[in-house]
Amino acid sequence: MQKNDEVELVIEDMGTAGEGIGKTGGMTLFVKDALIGDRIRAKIVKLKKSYGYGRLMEILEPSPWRTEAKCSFHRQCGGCQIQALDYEKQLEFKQKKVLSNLQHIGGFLNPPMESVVGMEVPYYYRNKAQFPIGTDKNGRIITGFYAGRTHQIIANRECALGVWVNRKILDIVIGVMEKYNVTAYDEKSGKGLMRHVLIRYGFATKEIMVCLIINGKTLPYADVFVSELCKLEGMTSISINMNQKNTNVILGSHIEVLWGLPYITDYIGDIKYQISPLSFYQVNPVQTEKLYGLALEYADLKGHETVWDLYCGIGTISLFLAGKAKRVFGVEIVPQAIEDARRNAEINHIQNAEFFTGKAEEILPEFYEKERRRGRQAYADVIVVDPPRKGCDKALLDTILLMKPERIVYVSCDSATLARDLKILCNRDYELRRVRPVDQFCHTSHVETVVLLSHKKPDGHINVKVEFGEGEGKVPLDNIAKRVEEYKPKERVTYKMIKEYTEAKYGFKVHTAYIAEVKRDLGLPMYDASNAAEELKHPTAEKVEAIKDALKHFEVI
Ligand SMILES: C[S@@+](CC[C@H](N)C(=O)[O-])C[C@H]1O[C@@H](n2cnc3c(N)ncnc32)[C@H](O)[C@@H]1O
Repeated sequence: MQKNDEVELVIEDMGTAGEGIGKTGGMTLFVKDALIGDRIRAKIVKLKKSYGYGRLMEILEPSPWRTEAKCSFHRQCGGCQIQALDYEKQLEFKQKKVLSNLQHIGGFLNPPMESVVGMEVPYYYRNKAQFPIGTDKNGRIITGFYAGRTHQIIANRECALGVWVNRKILDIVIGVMEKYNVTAYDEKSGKGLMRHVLIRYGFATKEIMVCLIINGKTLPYADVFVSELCKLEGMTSISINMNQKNTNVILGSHIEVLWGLPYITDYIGDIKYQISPLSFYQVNPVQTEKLYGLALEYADLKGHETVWDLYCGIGTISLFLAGKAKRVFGVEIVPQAIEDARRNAEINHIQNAEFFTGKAEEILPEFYEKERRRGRQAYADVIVVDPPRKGCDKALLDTILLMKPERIVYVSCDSATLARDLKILCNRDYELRRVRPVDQFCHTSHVETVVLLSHKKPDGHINVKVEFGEGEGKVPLDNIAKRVEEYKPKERVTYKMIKEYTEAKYGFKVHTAYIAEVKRDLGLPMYDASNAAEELKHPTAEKVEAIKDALKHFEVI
């Protein structure tokens, strides 16, 4: 077999990017746009030792799961890789993709998978779109989406995943550009003005945001753009974003509001969010509510918990959880998103959420270290992480392991990096409890996953009867004291650390004398309060349990 040969094959599987996989002449072939169950003719475009890549030339016999795609550009456009696949089969593909990554990358033989959460109407769900502006070979202004893995614009203003208002906005913007000779940006020469049109739409509020990304500092005929766009009902925010760099990054850092508010408002559940052009906000609000609902369920909050929400964006998950927790700390790298998060807490009258700007992998270890230097243990009952595709930084995972939260809720948009990170956590002190994929990105090969990890507890207990004292068959009391000494934790756990732990977790302080009494009852040495137990009477059962919990937490017992 050689390059450019044409071969016939049956597609038996699908790869992680949604490409069809089949076998021909002992060789595995990956073919874009071929679906599982198709019998096809493909041209070999690249050949390696045991596998190759083919181009789909003809569908000889369509797969029973092949359907009529809504969008006629779905094959050229880089957006939807599997739109022609029956939706139920798409869900099956995503379920398998997560399972396979957990097994092969994470090393989990039989992960506790729950069935993928699909969408009832898997179209027109995206609340955000970024349309590149360019010209066709005749110099006409066009917009649409980039063809897969290129920057060639496929002209199309009707996307089956986007909202109805996109088309109207694009018609207005291009209409004004044509009328007033506002130029389109040309990536090759770096000349021309209009680069992208960013649109956001609030599903619950019907508010519209338009941000025009320009290769310059000012937008000529800005008043005309504004007056035309304002004719659309729901228009709330019109701005420009300056990006004069020759880069693939769409947005520059500077935004200027031309009209209206610098944000739009939307709801997820009962929580209201203000979203600015630069902030990350989940693109599928219908599925996001289900996703956050699962995160909340997995977090299993009773009201006394301290929660860290790392990679918090505009505080969406933090605020969703705040009502059920004692307090929530959010960390996010984009300063504007943190401004939004603080404002979002304010407009929802949420007072128990605090937000920090910076890298999660720096903020959390710094916090841990600061607490340690003060002789305190950084504390969390639940840690939620929702990182970008590259997953969590190792320094962050190490700190989480040191903090030992009872539960970790991992929300992931890339199950490969998720599996890698879970392996690190589960090779140490955590156990994989629940895994549920959520289809946030219908018709694409991507899938979101929510995972629950819990801190490992002993599997069970056995009761052993031991008699203490002197004589045959009895365990001398001296031995216990010696063994307690042997098992003394490396880092000395102070009374202060135990008090802070109980205060953070249970909301009450415990007297030094109580800690000493519990320690004495457990046969533990009382390093710095050996007389304390004499001073006070007996702690309540609640306090005894809280102290024992703290001692377990610090691995004293
Ligand atoms: C997948 S989003 C999740 C946002 C939020 N949890 C939500 O559901 O809307 C990932 C977020 O992580 C932020 N981010 C990326 N790298 C980061 C880092 N090293 N430290 C903290 N935040 C980071 C991004 O700006 C983005 O807001």
